[in-house]
Amino acid sequence: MFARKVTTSVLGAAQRRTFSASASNLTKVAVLGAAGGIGQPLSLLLKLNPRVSELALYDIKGAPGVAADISHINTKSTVKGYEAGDEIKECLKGAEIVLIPAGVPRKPGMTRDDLFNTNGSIVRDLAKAAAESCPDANILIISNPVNSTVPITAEVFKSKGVYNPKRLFGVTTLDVVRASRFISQLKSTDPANENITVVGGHSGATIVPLLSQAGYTLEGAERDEYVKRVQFGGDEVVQAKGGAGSATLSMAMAGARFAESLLKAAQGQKGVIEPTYVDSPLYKDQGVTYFASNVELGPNGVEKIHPVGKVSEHEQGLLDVCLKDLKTNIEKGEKWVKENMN
Ligand SMILES: NC(=O)c1ccc[n+]([C@@H]2O[C@H](COP(=O)([O-])OP(=O)(O)OC[C@H]3O[C@@H](n4cnc5c(N)ncnc54)[C@H](O)[C@@H]3O)[C@@H](O)[C@H]2O)c1
Ligand SMILES: O=C(O)C[C@H](O)C(=O)O
Repeated sequence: MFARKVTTSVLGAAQRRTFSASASNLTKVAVLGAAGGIGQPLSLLLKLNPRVSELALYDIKGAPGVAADISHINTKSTVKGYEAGDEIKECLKGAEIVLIPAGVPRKPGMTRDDLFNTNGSIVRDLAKAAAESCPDANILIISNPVNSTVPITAEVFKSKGVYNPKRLFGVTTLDVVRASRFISQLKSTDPANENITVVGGHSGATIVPLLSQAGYTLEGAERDEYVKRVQFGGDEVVQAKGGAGSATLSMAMAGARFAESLLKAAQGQKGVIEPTYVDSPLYKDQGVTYFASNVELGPNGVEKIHPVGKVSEHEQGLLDVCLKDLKTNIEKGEKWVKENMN
């Protein structure tokens, strides 16, 4: 048994707690785009997670080098790198979790939707490979625009007859991480104790933080600045990096947190809840077929989709705008992939 706690000092108390599993249930996790800005630190964090028994790292370039480097870390999991071509099949075979950060990041002045043409094709092709090699895996989409790349992935799985809506997740954890960090800065609280629910999608106005549900009532300019910072937190990083990409390190932490939550739930822990962008019934009557809200995770992936719950009048206004934009993003992804399936 491997019940030792990983107490790496770079991890906060909350992270340390979650990395303390025994290894009675071990899991193969694949990262596609593993040599990238997100892929590398994400793979590193997964190597530190004792719930992971096998780490499979794929990229069109550089994955074997990243794998060789990470494989020297003295945790039990095995690590292997895979290169473009047929190697992706072996990478994906037997994977229970597939994280996809493959794709291009934004530069200043771009929206996430500007990445659609390039990343849509990349995600479509990787989704095809996953649908063929590990149709029952949990697929975690990080590549932007998430609002559209998740529907693209769903359509690919449907076309192969293996779509399971309980196993497809758009990773929106970074929005929750930011919302919690930013309120802690305003209120001088410990961010580890903040857990702000964020619903909707993952771009601009589709990101809706629900401060009222955490008992906060910001007003006027302070409220508007907070909401804007959460909705456009990604732009803050894109600007600061000045053309060298977007958030990578905070995203790696967020992706590792989401994967850890899935692993805990898969290994029997009850009550594991994370906001995530999934095939959701909540606003289907308005034509919005995917939506991020709090989701209880379980051994089968999505266990229960929680409703949005009580919101303030201001939050309802944000939600109305969100739903309109989301519908457009979803329809764009679905239409494009149906016309460009091959
Ligand atoms: N969901 C979120 O919250 C969130 C947060 C940050 C970034 N992102 C998105 O994640 C994506 C990656 O960002 P990054 O900073 O890591 O970019 P990056 O350019 O540093 O890395 C991307 C990696 O993907 C690889 N790649 C490209 N095409 C591939 C393919 N067909 N198969 C396998 N690998 C391929 C590249 O070789 C590269 O190593 C971007 O689309 C970005 O917008 C999402
Ligand atoms: O902003 C971006 O383009 C990357 C990511 O979606 C983020 O929120 O940081």
